[in-house]
Amino acid sequence: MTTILLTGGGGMVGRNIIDLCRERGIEVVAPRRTELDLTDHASTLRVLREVRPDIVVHAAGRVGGIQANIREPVRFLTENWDIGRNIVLAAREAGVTRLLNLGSSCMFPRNSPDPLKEEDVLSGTLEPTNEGYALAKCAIARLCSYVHREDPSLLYKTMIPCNLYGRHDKFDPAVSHLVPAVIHKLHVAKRDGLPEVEIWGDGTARREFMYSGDLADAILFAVDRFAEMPDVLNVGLGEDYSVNEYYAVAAEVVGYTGSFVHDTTKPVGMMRKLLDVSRQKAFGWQAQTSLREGLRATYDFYLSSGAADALSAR
Ligand SMILES: NC(=O)C1=CN([C@@H]2O[C@H](COP(=O)(O)OP(=O)(O)OC[C@H]3O[C@@H](n4cnc5c(N)ncnc54)[C@H](OP(=O)(O)O)[C@@H]3O)[C@@H](O)[C@H]2O)C=CC1
Ligand SMILES: C[C@H]1O[C@H](OP(=O)(O)OP(=O)(O)OC[C@H]2O[C@@H](n3cnc4c(=O)[nH]c(N)nc43)[C@H](O)[C@@H]2O)[C@@H](O)[C@@H](O)C1=O
Repeated sequence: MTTILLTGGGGMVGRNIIDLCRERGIEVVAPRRTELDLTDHASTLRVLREVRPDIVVHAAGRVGGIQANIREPVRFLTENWDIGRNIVLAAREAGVTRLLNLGSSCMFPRNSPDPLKEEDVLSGTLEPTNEGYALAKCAIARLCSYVHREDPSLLYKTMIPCNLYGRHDKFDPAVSHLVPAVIHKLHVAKRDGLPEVEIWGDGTARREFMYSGDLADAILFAVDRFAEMPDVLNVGLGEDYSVNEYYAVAAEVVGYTGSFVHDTTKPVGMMRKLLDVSRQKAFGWQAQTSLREGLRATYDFYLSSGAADALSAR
């Protein structure tokens, strides 16, 4: 039985991985921050030596939408570097031979008109709105590659997901990404009978949002055939939609029938960041959840999990 040590088990990706492991009877050890603060190297090393996992899946991080990244670049750079450095170096010191690190599509240069290939990382200027976060992501991905280069028996690899949404997402407008933000805004507008909802920017920016339950499946797919996984692997849908389209489909799912107004003073970030998924197809994996199915499941979670009530109570 493969023992997985999962970081970030309290987060959206982590909780989706834990849900899937539970469904499939896979053992996963997922210490929360209160049990293991990954900014503490000694504690991280101690836990890794105790658990002796067959593989580490690193899904912990300081994560947030464009507004959070603009607000706190120092935190996004330093916390993601600190925890990534600690888990990678402690895993090597503890003799862990396999580590799957999660990058992000923010790692790529801004404003590329073409789908982004894994080798494009560090080939151009980063997007200013999330540069701190992207620098940390690039550095940890390279650290994994260097560990493997110095000792080829250590399979330390990076999966680069596109934008994500889904069950266990963050719906607080202060930190949320596009999709959870749209669900919350449309739900409130429908509940309160608001005639219009604000879209940040002119709505023409494009994004590739994949359902987090699919990423969890991709991660377990990779764990099962880890030696075959490329050292760096984009994971995405291979298609993107405009911000306006996300609002339109979400309005149908939520049942909001009002109109939209564009606030072009709001930040828009990259105009596009579509991933090239050629390696993913060759590796033999693809996402299964359509946008509408994913939005429905996410809205159901927003309603049933108490997220809607908690935000309304503020
Ligand atoms: N969300 C997205 O759109 C995308 C995310 N990713 C990547 O996927 C990964 C997971 O993202 P996501 O699930 O959305 O993030 P969340 O913010 O939902 O979860 C992050 C998790 O990291 C944990 N964490 C943060 N700091 C520490 C620390 N010092 N010690 C221990 N644990 C810590 C938190 O623990 P706790 O809850 O216990 O406080 C939390 O569970 C990240 O690497 C992110 O960069 C990549 C592409 C897109
Ligand atoms: C996931 C990845 O990518 C993240 O960057 P991002 O993709 O720019 O993040 P975002 O989802 O917050 O915005 C997507 C687009 O959507 C538009 N937009 C419209 N209306 C709302 C809105 O109401 N809220 C938000 N947040 N965006 C809105 C917004 O203007 C932008 O054009 C990093 O933060 C980082 O987390 C990272 O790793």
